[in-house]
Amino acid sequence: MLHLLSMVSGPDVKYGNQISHVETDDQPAIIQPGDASTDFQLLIQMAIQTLVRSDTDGDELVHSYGSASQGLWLNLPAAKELQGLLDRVALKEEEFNPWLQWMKTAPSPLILNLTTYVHDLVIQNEWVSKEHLSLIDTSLGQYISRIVCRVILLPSRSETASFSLVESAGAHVFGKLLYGGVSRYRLLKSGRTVRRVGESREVMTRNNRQQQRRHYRHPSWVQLGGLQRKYEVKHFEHVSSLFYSYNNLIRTYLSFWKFCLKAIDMGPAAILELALMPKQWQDLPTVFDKNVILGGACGDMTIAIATGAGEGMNLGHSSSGWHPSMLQLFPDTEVQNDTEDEVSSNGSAFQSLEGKERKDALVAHFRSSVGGLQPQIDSIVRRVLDGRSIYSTHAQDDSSGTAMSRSNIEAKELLLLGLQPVRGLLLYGPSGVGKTLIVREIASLLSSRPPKIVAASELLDRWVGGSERLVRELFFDAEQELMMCRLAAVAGDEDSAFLNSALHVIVIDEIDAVFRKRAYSNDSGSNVRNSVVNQLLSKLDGVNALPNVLMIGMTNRRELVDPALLRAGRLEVQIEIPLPKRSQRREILQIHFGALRKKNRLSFSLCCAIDGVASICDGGDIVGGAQAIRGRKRRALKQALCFDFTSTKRNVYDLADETEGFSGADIEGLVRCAGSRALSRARTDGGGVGSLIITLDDVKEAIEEVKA
Ligand SMILES: Nc1ncnc2c1ncn2[C@@H]1O[C@H](COP(=O)(O)OP(=O)(O)OP(=O)(O)O)[C@@H](O)[C@H]1O
Repeated sequence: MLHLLSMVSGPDVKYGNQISHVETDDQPAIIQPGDASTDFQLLIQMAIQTLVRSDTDGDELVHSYGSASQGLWLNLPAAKELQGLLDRVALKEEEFNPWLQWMKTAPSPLILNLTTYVHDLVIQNEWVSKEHLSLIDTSLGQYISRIVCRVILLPSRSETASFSLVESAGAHVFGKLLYGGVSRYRLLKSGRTVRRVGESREVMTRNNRQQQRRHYRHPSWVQLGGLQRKYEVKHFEHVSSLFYSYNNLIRTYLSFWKFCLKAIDMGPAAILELALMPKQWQDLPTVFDKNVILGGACGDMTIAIATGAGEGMNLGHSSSGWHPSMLQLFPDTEVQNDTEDEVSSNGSAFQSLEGKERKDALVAHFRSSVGGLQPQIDSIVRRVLDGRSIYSTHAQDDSSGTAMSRSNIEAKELLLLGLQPVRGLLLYGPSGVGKTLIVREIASLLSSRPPKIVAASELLDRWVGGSERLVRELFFDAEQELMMCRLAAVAGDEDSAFLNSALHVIVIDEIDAVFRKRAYSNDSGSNVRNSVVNQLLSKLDGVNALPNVLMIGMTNRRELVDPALLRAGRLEVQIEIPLPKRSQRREILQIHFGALRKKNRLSFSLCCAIDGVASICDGGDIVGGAQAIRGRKRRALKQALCFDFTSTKRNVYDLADETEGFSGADIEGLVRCAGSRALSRARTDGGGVGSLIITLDDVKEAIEEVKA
């Protein structure tokens, strides 16, 4: 439960009679660093300026693109300047230390509402001119209620669960991580289900070399209002990649899913939020929940403390204990150098490559994790990846999708020729052959937003219109980002604006379950399926088609999929992924045994069996590490030259032969099974993990076990 230490009436009441005191004639000028006495004031000045500029040229945008509720009212160049300033905001660590001490012991989150302080600042400094107010026909009280500022402090293992952060639709919430790390997301409610959308992990970079400069190494972000926002200091990581392969099973048994994940605590964390509301924001829709902290509604410097957190602990801090002077701005140049460092370290290796070089690099990257499938990889690279923009990961930090640092010559050239990249891909083939693996590789190669992978059956909702809505929600983030990019585009260049949007990969597994051939019967089940197919078709190829989306369908039964979905312009590229043949199995074996081989954990005869070459030290299980590999090659060559090749071949125990009929997933399972046998032997022998060596016999037994 939330306990508010102090609450006063809304800003309108408080500032209503002060309007007459504001007699400034000028609108706020472009702000120079020297104008504001503190760094925090400079930030607020910039926020006011963004509002003023949005009011003067934002209306045009609203008029031409829709309503303010869609968040289109903000002047983007001004917003970018504000964001640039926020990027430079950091905590003065020495002043923050007492709070940090408290956060390390306190179990509950704390919200410091700086809104009233900000409003006072604006009034005292007369940053909004009378002319501007009369121009947009509003009072000062109403005007300043459009700025909300708060600091959210999250101790370890906490989240903003006991209170919900909601701003009205159309609000732009600028966020900046000041300390620690958080997962942030918004909640989209549809019926009884609540989905997390726009999830992103923000973690402060801790660069030992520049320890003292770490606080401004993290870029700010922007979120749109209308939905609840949440922050958690924990995020989940898969315990083992094994579980990726059983996606569907995991989705069915949610509790099992949670069991497979381990929570990583990134706290304590501190976040600064600065929200800008559109005009008449009070009239715009907001999704309310209990214990809502609504931007602008709590007018005073409010401290909200979850019960039991601060009250009994005598923090030694009143509302004045936290002061905005704790925030400082770092010089522009330092940030720029820093950001460049970050881009080059996070940036995609393929971004700078072109033509054949890029194609070869993409194929090589694929082949390092996907075994066999050479023809399939070639056609994916040629038909799906060629001409797609590749972004640096840094650019994705801008959740509004307006970061302009990305461009791709190849994608632009393609557009000039009137060609657009493929929007849909269908991968079909038996289970466990690597379809999901390929999808993940595609998404990571293009540095797309995290792919949304859903099983088609999840898109069926029992309520009328529910399934169609679920399909629309899949495309929601892509639509928003495209909209922002179109707004930011130079006039007349809106068609190519999608090049500035990150790619959204949407994956529908077992697509045949829902998007199957449409029936012309009247039963309700087929009616729902028909309209879901139509909904999807309209997103892929209709009037509202989204060019920043790559949709990938996966199925074991291609013949069942609706032909309308398979025609050109939709899931246009269809690639069969069959069970691996002998040579392909060898590649997969080499990939999955690769890590263990590098660590010298495979016996020599096993290495020979993996590569399909004869072992000349019969039965001698020497560890086959890097040295053994070199020796193996030399010996194999010697054998080929000096011995009768056919008789040598007879002795070869070739794992690729022995695993006939195995899929990639089976081979991965085989490695795990052999590993577990070796581990239990090592434990029984008393040597533990340190003495673990997987022998050929382990693998032979594991093959029998997997086949059984
Ligand atoms: N060609 C391959 N190269 C390397 N590993 C592979 C290959 N094929 C499958 N695997 C391994 O098998 C695991 C499971 O594969 P994946 O989930 O991609 O199969 P799938 O075709 O999507 O199966 P399903 O249709 O049942 O979802 C992968 O995580 C990977 O480790």
